[in-house]
Amino acid sequence: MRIAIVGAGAMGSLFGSMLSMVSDVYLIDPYEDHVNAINEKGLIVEQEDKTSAKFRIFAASDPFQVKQGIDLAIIFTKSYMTAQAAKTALPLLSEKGLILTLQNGLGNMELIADIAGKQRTIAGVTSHGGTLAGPGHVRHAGKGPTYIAPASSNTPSINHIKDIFQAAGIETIISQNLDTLIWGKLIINAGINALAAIIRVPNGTLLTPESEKIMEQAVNEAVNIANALNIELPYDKPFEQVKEVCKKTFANKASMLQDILRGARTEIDVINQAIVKKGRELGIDTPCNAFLSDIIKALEATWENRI
Ligand SMILES: NC(=O)C1=CN([C@@H]2O[C@H](COP(=O)(O)OP(=O)(O)OC[C@H]3O[C@@H](n4cnc5c(N)ncnc54)[C@H](OP(=O)(O)O)[C@@H]3O)[C@@H](O)[C@H]2O)C=CC1
Ligand SMILES: CC(C)(CO)C(=O)C(=O)O
Repeated sequence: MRIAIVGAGAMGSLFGSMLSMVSDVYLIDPYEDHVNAINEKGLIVEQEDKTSAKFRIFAASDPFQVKQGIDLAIIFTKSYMTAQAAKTALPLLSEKGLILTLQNGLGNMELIADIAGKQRTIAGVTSHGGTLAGPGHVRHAGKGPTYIAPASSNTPSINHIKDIFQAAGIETIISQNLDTLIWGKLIINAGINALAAIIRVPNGTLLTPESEKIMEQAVNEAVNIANALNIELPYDKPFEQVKEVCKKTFANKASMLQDILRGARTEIDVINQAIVKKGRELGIDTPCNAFLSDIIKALEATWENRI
């Protein structure tokens, strides 16, 4: 199988490295230092136990360097670049090629389906975590299952994708319920990401009574919206699940914290702010998510003057 990863930062590089053991992988990313380091020295992947391995993978900042006939394009940009990434991926696909998103937040699948068609779109969520340590160097910050689901009943079978992922060591489960997957992860991110970025602590340090009070309110508001939309969540006790993820990813810096620390735009619009937007449409109050979103926006706007 020929796989293109569009957006080869932390997660794209990580998935690219694992899939390169069983497929032909092409990484596409505008970060030239990263692309050059991968091509010249190989991609270094460091595991949680500090062991590391080097992967020889082709990387390109110009998508035209990748030959057409791609069977699977995986979008791993941040959500605000999803549409552009899908436009990059589409002309590279083979006749039966598919596009998969494993990004966080609401709306990625819809943006891709608008460009590539619902029948060519797959979406899902992953419990793997990654951090870009520097050009050509990624840290694997957590492992867990990956769930994928076709965007439409007309999407061809995705069993072969599951098989390739499994062969690459990526535990993969096919689901038929996209909303359950996306909202299940959204609620975790709504509880953890913004607060971790504001108080600047790794996920495990959020487990104090003071932080838990805020996380619980953000989570309860998001659950109210999911309930109003009749979305079945993949767990019975959402806040307990959020605390469980904090424990499992104890030392991990949430992706929004990583963004704030390097002065990059965050995904707040598709996480807490998306909950606020849905709340407005449904007439449900979401004051905690609104406040978290406003603080993140203020942090984004003031990065250059941070003391
Ligand atoms: N990190 C994590 O642990 C997890 C992240 N996720 C989700 O995965 C997605 C990716 O996250 P992450 O890997 O952390 O993000 P990164 O910022 O590390 O990587 C995204 C990469 O995409 C590149 N990019 C931007 N625009 C384009 C484009 N048009 N075409 C190709 N590449 C582009 C960026 O380059 P540049 O920086 O130069 O713009 C960057 O290198 C997000 O939705 C995130 O929420 C999900 C689970 C865990
Ligand atoms: C699950 C969690 C919170 C792990 O850090 C994540 O998805 C993220 O950082 O975006």
